[in-house]
Amino acid sequence: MFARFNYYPRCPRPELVYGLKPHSDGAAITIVLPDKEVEGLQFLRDGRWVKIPVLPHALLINVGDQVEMMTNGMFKSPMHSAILSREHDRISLAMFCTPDAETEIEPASELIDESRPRLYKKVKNYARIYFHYYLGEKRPIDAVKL
Ligand SMILES: O=C(O)CCC(=O)C(=O)O
Ligand SMILES: [Fe+2]
Repeated sequence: MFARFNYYPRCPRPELVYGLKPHSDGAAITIVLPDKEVEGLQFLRDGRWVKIPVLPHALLINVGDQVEMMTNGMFKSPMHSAILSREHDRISLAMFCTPDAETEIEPASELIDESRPRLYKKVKNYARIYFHYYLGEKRPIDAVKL
């Protein structure tokens, strides 16, 4: 597991820039402690951004790319982003739970059959693949699709 504090300074023109660009997490599971006062995290659902309301001290558990791969797409790793506030700084803590880099991950065989063919390759060290694609247009998880 590794943890990251995200600090988003207030911004006079928040409509022009993301705090954190749209992405899905590369981890298996992410545990997020969002800011207890300032809204900013949003998830893409059916093509629309849905804001996560402030809920002080609540932890948000997010499915990451590696769980999407291991469940053969049964659990989806959702796209999300953080927007900035005009008035307030914002802070969040994200804890990324990730298999060891040497561990091979692949869809569970029980979740593959004729009606649900295997969707992902077997990979090791997905973090390396993830950061290779992170700044580009292509979603990292698309690079490991069959
Ligand atoms: O700032 C947030 O609430 C979310 C942060 C996040 O998505 C991330 O660190 O991957
Ligand atoms: Fe994230």
